[in-house]
Amino acid sequence: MLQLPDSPPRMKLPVSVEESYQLCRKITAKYAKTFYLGTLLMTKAKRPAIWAIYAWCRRTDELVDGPAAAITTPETLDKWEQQLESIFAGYPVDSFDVALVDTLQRFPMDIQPFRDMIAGQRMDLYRSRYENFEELYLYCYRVAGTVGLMSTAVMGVDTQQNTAPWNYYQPAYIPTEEAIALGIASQLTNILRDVGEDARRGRIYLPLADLAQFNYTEQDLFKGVVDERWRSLMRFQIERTRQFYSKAEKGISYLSPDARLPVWAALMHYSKILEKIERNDYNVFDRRACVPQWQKLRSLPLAWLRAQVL
Ligand SMILES: CC(C)=CCC/C(C)=C/CC/C(C)=C/CC/C(C)=C/[C@@H]1[C@@H](COP(=O)(O)OP(=O)(O)O)[C@]1(C)CC/C=C(\C)CC/C=C(\C)CCC=C(C)C
Ligand SMILES: [Mn+2]
Repeated sequence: MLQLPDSPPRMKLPVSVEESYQLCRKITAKYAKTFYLGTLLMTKAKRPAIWAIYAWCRRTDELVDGPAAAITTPETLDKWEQQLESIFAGYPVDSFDVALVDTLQRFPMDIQPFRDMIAGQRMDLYRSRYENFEELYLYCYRVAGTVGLMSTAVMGVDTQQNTAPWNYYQPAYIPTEEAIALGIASQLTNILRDVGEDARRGRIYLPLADLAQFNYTEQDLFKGVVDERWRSLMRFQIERTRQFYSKAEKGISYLSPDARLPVWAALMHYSKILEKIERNDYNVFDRRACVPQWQKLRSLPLAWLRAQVL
């Protein structure tokens, strides 16, 4: 279980920067098979930075979603936010923070997306329904779009290619919206895959207005009814999610050349979950839509090709 430390900031830290990155690597490898594979395709300089970000995001999510979630209160998140401020001031509080402080020195980034993610996790403390897509979008931006912003700071943009040579003084295009779109698409995919699991915890992330549009009720969802209403509702959600993937795809060529393959790979692997849901005839209640590792590996050559030519 990932826990918050009780110790005050500025204490003598028990780990070196290298050891701290190893802790973050282990969390990434344990919790995120898809992303870990993606990070192995990154350069040696960028890879550990993504592990440090991943570990912080995962620990933030675990506060409201992990085994100790029952004892998480708004004050727990206040404390976590103070720890974040300390990290950004250059003072790691625990062994995992050491790597993040180092990452922030190497890849300067804004604190706001980190604060926004905590705000997203706060939403999980007090809400279990979303009236419409606008409300869900805000949640998705906070818990996932923010990851796109954090990661882009590490991935870097291609200053050589993304402006014409005669536009010397034109700043490089930073694909912020596209990076956010990849986060939103991934989170919507998570939501579609985990409908059954979330329902068992009394949570519905699908917008209630969408349920109503397809004449499907909360009771149907809790009973796990898979019929034509449900299939149509899921087709609609999958189509919306694919629009976000498609927006994200358009941003990848603006990233540094060495970052394009891992991002294409992550995008293709994650979006395959949608294909799995379709193949399972939209039954997300009894079957978890997961993509085996061999299928992810098989799609790498296509990801590589896209990274070269698109
Ligand atoms: C221009 C362009 C396309 C740039 C690319 C920018 C980029 C690399 C974006 C990555 C966006 C992304 C894949 C975000 C992850 C979204 C996500 C899955 C969020 C999850 C939230 C809560 O969901 P839930 O509780 O339902 O999920 P679990 O069942 O608990 O899993 C999160 C869990 C919030 C925390 C997010 C993470 C732990 C993921 C952090 C991932 C990275 C830092 C790795 C990104 C690296 C690569 C190679 C894509
Ligand atoms: Mn979670």
